[in-house]
Amino acid sequence: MSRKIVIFDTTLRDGEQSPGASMNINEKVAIAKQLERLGVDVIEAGFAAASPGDKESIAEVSKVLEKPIIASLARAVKKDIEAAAEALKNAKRKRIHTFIATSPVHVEKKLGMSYEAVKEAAIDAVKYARNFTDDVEFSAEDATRSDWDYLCEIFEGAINAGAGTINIPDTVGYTTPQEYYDLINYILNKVPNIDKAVVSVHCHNDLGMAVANSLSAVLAGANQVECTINGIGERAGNAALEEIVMALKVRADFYKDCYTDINTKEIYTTSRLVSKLTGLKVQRNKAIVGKNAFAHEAGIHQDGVIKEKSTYEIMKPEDVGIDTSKLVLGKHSGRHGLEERLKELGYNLTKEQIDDLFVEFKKLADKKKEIYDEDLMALIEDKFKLIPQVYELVSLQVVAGNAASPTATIKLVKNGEEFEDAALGDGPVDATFKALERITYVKGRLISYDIQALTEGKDAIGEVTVKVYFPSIDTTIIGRGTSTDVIEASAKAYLDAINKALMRM
Ligand SMILES: CC(=O)SCCNC(=O)CCNC(=O)[C@H](O)C(C)(C)COP(=O)(O)OP(=O)(O)OC[C@H]1O[C@@H](n2cnc3c(N)ncnc32)[C@H](O)[C@@H]1OP(=O)(O)O
Ligand SMILES: CC(C)C(=O)C(=O)O
Ligand SMILES: [Mg+2]
Repeated sequence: MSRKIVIFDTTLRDGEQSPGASMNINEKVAIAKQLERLGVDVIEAGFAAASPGDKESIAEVSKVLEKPIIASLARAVKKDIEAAAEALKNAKRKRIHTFIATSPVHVEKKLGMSYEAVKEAAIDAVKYARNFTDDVEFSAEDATRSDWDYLCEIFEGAINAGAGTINIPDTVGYTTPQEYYDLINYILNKVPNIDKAVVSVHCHNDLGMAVANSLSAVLAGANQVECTINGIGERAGNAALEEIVMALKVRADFYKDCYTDINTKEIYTTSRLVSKLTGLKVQRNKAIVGKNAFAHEAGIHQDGVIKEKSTYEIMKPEDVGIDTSKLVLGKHSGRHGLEERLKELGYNLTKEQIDDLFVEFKKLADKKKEIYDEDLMALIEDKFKLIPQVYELVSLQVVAGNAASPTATIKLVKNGEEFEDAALGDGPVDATFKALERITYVKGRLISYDIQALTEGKDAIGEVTVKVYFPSIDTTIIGRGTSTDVIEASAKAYLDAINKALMRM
């Protein structure tokens, strides 16, 4: 029978506890809006008592979001609960999430309280929070290092006091999938009023098992998973939302038809936004959202994917919002991969030519990490003497500003002859592209434009990458250009694409 798993996103609270990841109000609101589009059920927007800024962020998120439940964390103390209630005042649906630690080391060494006093504080906190909302969650911090019978006692008390969700955190990423499964099972069987609460799990990644532990808990019967985008969070991070959601989707057969309400096509956009606003880069080989997650370099894999994608892809990149998988050419690639890329670039070489080119390609691949389209084109020019008739940029003059119509005047040279023209545009970059098209008589449609700083500082070198569709050859071509001036880098990139297109006309 299918079972809905509630996705509780804590990117804005536990995720923000990653050193260096603090976000301001605008950044938190932008992420919260994207989380709403993603379809998460609960957004833990912060810890209201932590700072006036955090409280304000929770209040703002509460004001602007319609669908998800907005939660604030609070210690089991009145002033934290009051701060949470105040911050959540305008939320359409609000949850106060109160917690206290239950493990021996936390109770005895950190809190310096008796076990009875901790239990009493938990029950009092839940009761007090219920004065402000019907939706109260209670967490037993460091549950996985706590005595199981004591945990059951405290959860029973918290549920009787009015907690609708009880959370069993693996605060320090200590548990294992089997042990966590057994613990959840134990709680489900031993807590007499457990049917009155949603059982939630919250895992950290100190031993790299946060996702495995969360999924194991789902198998045991947990109905809410707490997680973060890109797995960011305290120390080694939290369970990654995208991995949990896609594991449940791709392996619904194994996870007993559990499902989430996540719109998985929004996963990649959300991942990029969180990475950009927190400054925490996503590692290339990160599951689901890493740059290499849908890239294939090995020849045998490329051959398989060209023949049938499911040979090496267990999910479609489009399902997580990534355009398409990518064949990266490098030293492990084979003839099939090379041939496929040549076709994409518009070359129709004979089998003998490809065999010839393959020898040079492997020699170059031994020296370079990745073979780009430009490298391939240079190899082809060299090998088959396809010398392109290219235009070179001589000068570029742009008039822009809020009081002028953007105009670009460009001079190019080809085979020693100079050509000059000017064009108006919607902006300086657009005017530049139009002027280039006027001079070369090549018309393209810009598909994407990307700019990256290659060096640091005010005089950083910028690299512009454009993807341009040329209707006359029905081909999309990538162009690149670098300069310390972004308009000049843009002009060089567009001209690079035009030159490549001309070679195929
Ligand atoms: C596992 C987790 O992720 S828990 C959440 C962790 N997140 C954060 O801590 C971020 C926000 N925190 C903060 O901004 C601050 O810690 C504050 C504002 C909450 C408290 O600051 P301070 O009052 O200066 O206390 P400080 O942080 O130094 O110490 C924590 C105090 O809370 C107590 N405490 C810790 N957890 C709890 C709890 N759940 N319930 C009640 N008291 C608690 C500690 O025993 C300690 O008490 P003490 O001052 O009597 O020794
Ligand atoms: C406050 C709780 C839920 C927490 O973040 C943890 O225990 O890791
Ligand atoms: Mg945590």
